[in-house]
Amino acid sequence: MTKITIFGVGLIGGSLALCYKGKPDFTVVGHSPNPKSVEKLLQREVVDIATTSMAEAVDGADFIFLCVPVGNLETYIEQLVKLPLKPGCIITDVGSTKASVTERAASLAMEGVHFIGGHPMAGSDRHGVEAASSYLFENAFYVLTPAAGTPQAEVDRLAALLKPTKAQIVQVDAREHDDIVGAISHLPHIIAVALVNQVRKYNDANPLYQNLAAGGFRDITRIASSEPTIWRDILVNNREVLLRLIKDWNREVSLFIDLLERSDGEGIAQQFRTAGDFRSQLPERRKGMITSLYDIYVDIPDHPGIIGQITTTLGNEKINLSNIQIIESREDVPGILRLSFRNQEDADRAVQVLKRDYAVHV
Ligand SMILES: NC(=O)c1ccc[n+]([C@@H]2O[C@H](COP(=O)([O-])OP(=O)(O)OC[C@H]3O[C@@H](n4cnc5c(N)ncnc54)[C@H](O)[C@@H]3O)[C@@H](O)[C@H]2O)c1
Ligand SMILES: O=C(O)C(=O)C[C@]1(C(=O)O)C=C[C@@H](O)C=C1
Repeated sequence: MTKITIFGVGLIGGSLALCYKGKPDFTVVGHSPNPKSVEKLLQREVVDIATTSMAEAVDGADFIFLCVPVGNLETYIEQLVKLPLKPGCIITDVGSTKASVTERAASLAMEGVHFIGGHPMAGSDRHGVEAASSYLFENAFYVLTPAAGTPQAEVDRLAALLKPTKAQIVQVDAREHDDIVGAISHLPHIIAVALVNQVRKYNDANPLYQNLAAGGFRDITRIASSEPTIWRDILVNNREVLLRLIKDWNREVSLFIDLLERSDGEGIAQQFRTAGDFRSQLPERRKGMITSLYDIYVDIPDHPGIIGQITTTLGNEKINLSNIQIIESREDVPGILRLSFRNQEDADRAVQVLKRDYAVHV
């Protein structure tokens, strides 16, 4: 029996737990300092055992996953190494930055125990165990950042354990990871938030901005809805890389200022061509990831029971709904409901059924 202990059973920790829960050879233990969260984990059957005691959680654990915010990772490692851990235990984390945690762990004396940093490159703008899914990591890259000196056999042991996530394991140096992920994940979050806040200020003076915001704005700003404290920790932790990246970003913006000042249409088109060429080489959106749910949008009139009617209609047609979210509901405009499905077929069928009674957008 392999015992897996997870600290911080939220979106990522909960999704990991669900990859192992119910499989015959695994026991999954969840830890939270909050007794109410412990109760919730047991009620939702995300873990086999849940406890508020760190010592109890790690007792006999073969693998320990730290899935708490980046700002708490180092404190957890410092507390863990003071506890009696099973010889051969591997401690790993899922934090979105890797240099500081990997270096802190390497500086601590760990007898018979190894720390190997980890980062699944899959996630969502949602958070909490409610948003967890065993499909989250399917086909995504999962980065491991072993420190120099970590035996490859231990890295292989962790990679083998991660098989049920169906993720693709890659090994990257921790600092290189932070440079790359800074550019492809952290900087985009900053840009999305800054853009939304820019438009929000215009909207304060004229609410038509919000009403006209359509596909383009939604596509580039989804991640602006991510959990603020999780992102506070990530950005502060990777600030040196980000300050450099934002300077480069300013150069890209200046390029556009220059092209526009000179009305250089061909220069602008060329920027789109080079960007489009590079973007077309990105890996396909991977099915199975939460972010690859198939979304449709439904305008809903503001009257009681409407959401129940919609879910009942879908249920009667045996269409499986994965997630439902009210994006906007105000007295003077119809609300918008986002319905998410696991596959294109369900999304298409939902459009057919719902468009009889509602305005549906894809
Ligand atoms: N959200 C993503 O897209 C994503 C993707 C990959 C990795 N990560 C990383 O995963 C980790 C968890 O993020 P998440 O998205 O699952 O967030 P989450 O908010 O869904 O889960 C965080 C969990 O940690 C617990 N927690 C919060 N503060 C705590 C504290 N001070 N002490 C102990 N527990 C605490 C919460 O109760 C929750 O169970 C972060 O380190 C994040 O950088 C996030
Ligand atoms: O899809 C999203 O919402 C994400 O933000 C996922 C995302 C990313 O930027 O790609 C965010 C943080 C992670 O550390 C890894 C993945």
